[in-house]
Amino acid sequence: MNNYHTSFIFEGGILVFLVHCGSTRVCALSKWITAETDLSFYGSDALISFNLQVIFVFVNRFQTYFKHVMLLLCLCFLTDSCLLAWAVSHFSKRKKTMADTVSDDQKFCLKEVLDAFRLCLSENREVYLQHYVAGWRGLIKFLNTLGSVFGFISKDAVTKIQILVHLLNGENGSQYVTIQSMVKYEQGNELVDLTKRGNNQESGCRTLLRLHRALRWLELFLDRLRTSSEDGKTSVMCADAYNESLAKYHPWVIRKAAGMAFCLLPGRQAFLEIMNVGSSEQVVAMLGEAIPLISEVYQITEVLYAQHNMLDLP
Ligand SMILES: CCCCCCCC/C=C\CCCCCCCC(=O)N[C@@H](COP(=O)(O)O)[C@H](O)/C=C/CCCCCCCCCCCCC
Repeated sequence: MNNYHTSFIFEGGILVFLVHCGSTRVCALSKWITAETDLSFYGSDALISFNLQVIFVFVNRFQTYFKHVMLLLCLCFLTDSCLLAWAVSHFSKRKKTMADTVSDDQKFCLKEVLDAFRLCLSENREVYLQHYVAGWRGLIKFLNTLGSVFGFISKDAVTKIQILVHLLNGENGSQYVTIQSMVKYEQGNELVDLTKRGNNQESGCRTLLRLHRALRWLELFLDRLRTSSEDGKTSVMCADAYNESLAKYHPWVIRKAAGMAFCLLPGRQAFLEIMNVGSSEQVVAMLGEAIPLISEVYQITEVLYAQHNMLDLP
């Protein structure tokens, strides 16, 4: 039993006592009024006088029941309140536990993203798919901290990541170690729809291309964020980066929805705080490390896709 419950029992006791006293007084008053007074002094308003008389006579007549009904109502109210109090404390505790688990597990950390993109690059400039996916997973954690307005974006990114993870863990997983090996394998085995959507809508190449385009947005956005002044507007930076990159691949309705979501982005300071790095200067310094890595991964993929005529996969 915690303070919450103790206080409810105490307040409940007082309430029952007050209702008991109150109803006893009402009973006594109604007895006196019905016995001693003529309610016609309420003047010409016969309806009021009549109604009051009916009420007092009723209370007087059924005073024992009246007290019981009042106490019963009071007990119902108390039971409801206790249930509500229990539910609130129980679910808030559960919510807290879940939030804690989420925060341990799902807390965004820029360093994690930086490490993932660093690990992406092999010595001979190939891109490891496993770390590419890990980088995106980290970024989605950030998106998830921004609230449900960004849910449709996060959902699409998660779906794409799941497709890639499925391929990575599938029976041909060894063909998906790097983006280069994936392109070679899928093209060589006609697993990519090159001109129009067909049987391979969930090919690794097509799926990765969507994330690859988004990576360009990320690079542009982070660069704006890094170089902006303290009062820079994240919504404007995000929209400008989007219009310069991803927007041309999206239909009108997605562009509008994305534009509206951008307006709800937190301010620059709050944005930097979510990165869990430290002071603004430290975040800016880490962004300075992350952006060239992201840019390199982007450039390598861009060149590879261009060489295989895959920049416009349907
Ligand atoms: C260092 C951290 C700071 C920045 C953190 C940013 C976190 C961003 C995390 C994820 C970005 C979302 C990536 C979205 C991938 C979109 C892929 C795509 O273009 N999908 C479209 C086409 O797919 P198919 O139909 O051909 O399969 C799909 O139609 C799109 C649907 C959703 C809308 C996507 C809007 C993208 C807006 C750009 C990201 C805004 C994030 C703002 C948060 C700062």
